[in-house]
Amino acid sequence: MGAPILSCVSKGIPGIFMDCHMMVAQPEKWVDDIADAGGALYCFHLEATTDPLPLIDAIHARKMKAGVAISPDTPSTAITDEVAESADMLLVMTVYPEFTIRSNASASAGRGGQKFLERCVPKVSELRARFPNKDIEVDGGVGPKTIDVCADAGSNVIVAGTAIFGASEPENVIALLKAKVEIAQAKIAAQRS
Ligand SMILES: O=C(CO)[C@@H](O)[C@H](O)COP(=O)(O)O
Repeated sequence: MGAPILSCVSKGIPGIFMDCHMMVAQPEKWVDDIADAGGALYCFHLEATTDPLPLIDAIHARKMKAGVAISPDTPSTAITDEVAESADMLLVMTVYPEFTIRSNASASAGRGGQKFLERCVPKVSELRARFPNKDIEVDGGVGPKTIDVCADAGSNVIVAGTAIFGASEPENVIALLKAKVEIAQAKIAAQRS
């Protein structure tokens, strides 16, 4: 989904918060297009840039929030304190970005439905311990069966594709995911105080 689609969405739903996860090489190139199209948060992959701090500044200069994503094989320590403190959100991918293996063994890019990688969850706990007040997002294979570990690890922003769009009652799934996060966040806050 590119900037033209985002423009249509922002015109159709004024004020919508569009969290734009940019699974692209050279994320520096698209900041202006996404800002012009109404993007509210521009999340880039740490692996895709050599210079995250100026990129975060460029995103902020266009009045968007900045997110920093890490792929399954990138450790949480790759996000330095300086980068995390400049960013508004950290995204721990719990699937490999841009690649889906379907049940019939064919593969296609940029779609949901991959298996949740539980081995990525400790990275959420590590980041939550380092950054108690930062938004920490998880993306990939998250749904009713996998939300507990994500929420308990400290994730407070949830991306769910298949779990919602494949549900007969999507609103119930959304409500469940939100409730789990709220309960876990309250528990984490109580443990801190
Ligand atoms: O784009 C990606 C991965 O390439 C993710 O955002 C997934 O699309 C999330 O979908 P589900 O795993 O929840 O179905």
